[in-house]
Amino acid sequence: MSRQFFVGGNWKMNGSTAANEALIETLNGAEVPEGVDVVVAPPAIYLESVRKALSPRIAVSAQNCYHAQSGAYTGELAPAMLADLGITWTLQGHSERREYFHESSEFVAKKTKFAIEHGVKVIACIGEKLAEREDGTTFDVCAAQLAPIAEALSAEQWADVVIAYEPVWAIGTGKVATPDQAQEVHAYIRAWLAENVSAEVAEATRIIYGGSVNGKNCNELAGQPDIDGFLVGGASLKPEFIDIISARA
Ligand SMILES: O=C(CO)COP(=O)(O)O
Repeated sequence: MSRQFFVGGNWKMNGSTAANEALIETLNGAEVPEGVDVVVAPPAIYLESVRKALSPRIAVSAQNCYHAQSGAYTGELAPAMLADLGITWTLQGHSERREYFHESSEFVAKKTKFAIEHGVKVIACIGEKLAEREDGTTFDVCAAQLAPIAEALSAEQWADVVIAYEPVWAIGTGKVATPDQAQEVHAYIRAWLAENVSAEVAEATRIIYGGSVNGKNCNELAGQPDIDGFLVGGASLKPEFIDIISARA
């Protein structure tokens, strides 16, 4: 079974009306190769304007949303609000949210399930810190982050999940994981899914890599058998994002 290549651009807390317009012009002028899913995740305040201006060939993602339909949750967004605006994806569990906003893996799993149940697909982010890699606990950390998600979701709901493996030491550092390092963890995650969810889900689920991906290193990474795409930070704000979209072409 071949998994459709998936490239996400996480804009994080970057952008302005003018900067977004320039980036959207670049994206709209680019050719998105057939058989590639492209998704961009602007800050919440720009979701609607980006969705309106961007080619329908590119999907738009939130960077986070909460596990309630509506109500007294100041500062939060409901998945139904995203769906209402044509925002079809959300990130969950990005390492910056785990670190700065103390999101636990259980909370991430709860929000992941709720988003899927309300029509929003999820890019679920996992990955180890430098000290954890150095301690040799990378696999354990990834498994512990995945376990609550696997507990929460039905087999069918995995069709609406992409897993982003983003080693924290590679994010924004320019220290990209080598293709072998990334492949090793992606293969582990797939084997973990086979053992803890099902062989079918393991085979079908896209596992994308994030952490200092750029126009130069993307091709070799994309050639690895278990790397099904990328979640791009810094380079998603630049024209080289177009090169990354075509890494498999
Ligand atoms: O965190 C990331 C994407 O979610 C990766 O960020 P960089 O590509 O800037 O390293």
